[in-house]
Amino acid sequence: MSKDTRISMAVVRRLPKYHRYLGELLRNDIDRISSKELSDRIGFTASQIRQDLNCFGDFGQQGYGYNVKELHNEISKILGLDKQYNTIIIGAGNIGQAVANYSSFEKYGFHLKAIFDKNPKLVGIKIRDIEIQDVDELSSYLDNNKVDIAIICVPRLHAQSVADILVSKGIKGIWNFAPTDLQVPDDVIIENVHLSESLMTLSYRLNERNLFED
Ligand SMILES: NC(=O)c1ccc[n+]([C@@H]2O[C@H](COP(=O)([O-])OP(=O)(O)OC[C@H]3O[C@@H](n4cnc5c(N)ncnc54)[C@H](O)[C@@H]3O)[C@@H](O)[C@H]2O)c1
Repeated sequence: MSKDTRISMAVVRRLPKYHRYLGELLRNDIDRISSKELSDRIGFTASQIRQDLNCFGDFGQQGYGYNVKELHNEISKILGLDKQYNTIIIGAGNIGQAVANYSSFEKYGFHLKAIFDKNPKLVGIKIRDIEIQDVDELSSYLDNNKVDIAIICVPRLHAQSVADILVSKGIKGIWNFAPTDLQVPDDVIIENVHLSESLMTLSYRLNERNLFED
C-alpha cells in the first residue's frame, strides 16, 4: 500500500531499475535480499535504496531485508505494469520498425495494435502480423479504437502535426522518439527517448577519464 501518493520523479526514474533487478532475483529463486546486497547489485547506496523504497511502503524488515516477490509486485503496480495498454506506432522507418519488432514490450502489458506510415511502399507490409496502415487512416482508427499510448517515430518536422492529431483524439500518453519538444496540453504525458544523449554521455565519460585516444 502506498504511503505517499506523490512519489518524486527522481524516485520514479529509479523504479524501472529496481523492477529489473528484482525480476532477475525472482528468476534466480532468491526470495529475500538486504538493502546492502541490493546496493551491491544495483549500484545505488543502501541508504538511497531504503529511502526510495520507504516512499511507498514498509517492505524492509530489520534483520530480514526485503521480500523480493512482494517488492517486485508493488513496484510493478506503482509503475502501472499490472495493467494492459493498447499502443500504436506512427512512422514505420528504422526506429518504428525496430520498436514494432521488439515483442518484449508485450510482457509488460504494452500491446502493439496498429502501425501507421505515410509511405505507400510501406503501407500493407506486415510487422509481427500487424499491417502498416496509411497515416490518413489514423484519425478514423482513433475514433474507433481505444489507444492508450502512441509512439511517434516520424522525422522531427512531422512530429508536431502527428502529435496534434493524437491530442485532438484524446491520446494521453506519447512515447516520442523524434528529437523535438512537442507542444501538448498539460494533461498529455510525453516521454522523450534520446539515444544520442546517452551516446554523448558515454562519449563524455570516455573522454573525462582519458580512455579515448584519437
Ligand atoms: N530517439 C532516438 O534516440 C532516435 C534515434 C534515431 C532516430 N530518431 C528519430 O526517430 C525518427 C525516425 O527516425 P528513423 O531513422 O526511423 O527515420 P526513417 O526515415 O527511417 O523513418 C521515418 C518514417 O516516418 C514516415 N513518416 C514521415 N512523415 C510521416 C507522417 N506525417 N505520418 C506518418 N509517417 C510519416 C516515413 O515515411 C518513414 O517511414 C526521427 O525523428 C529521428 O530523428 C530518434
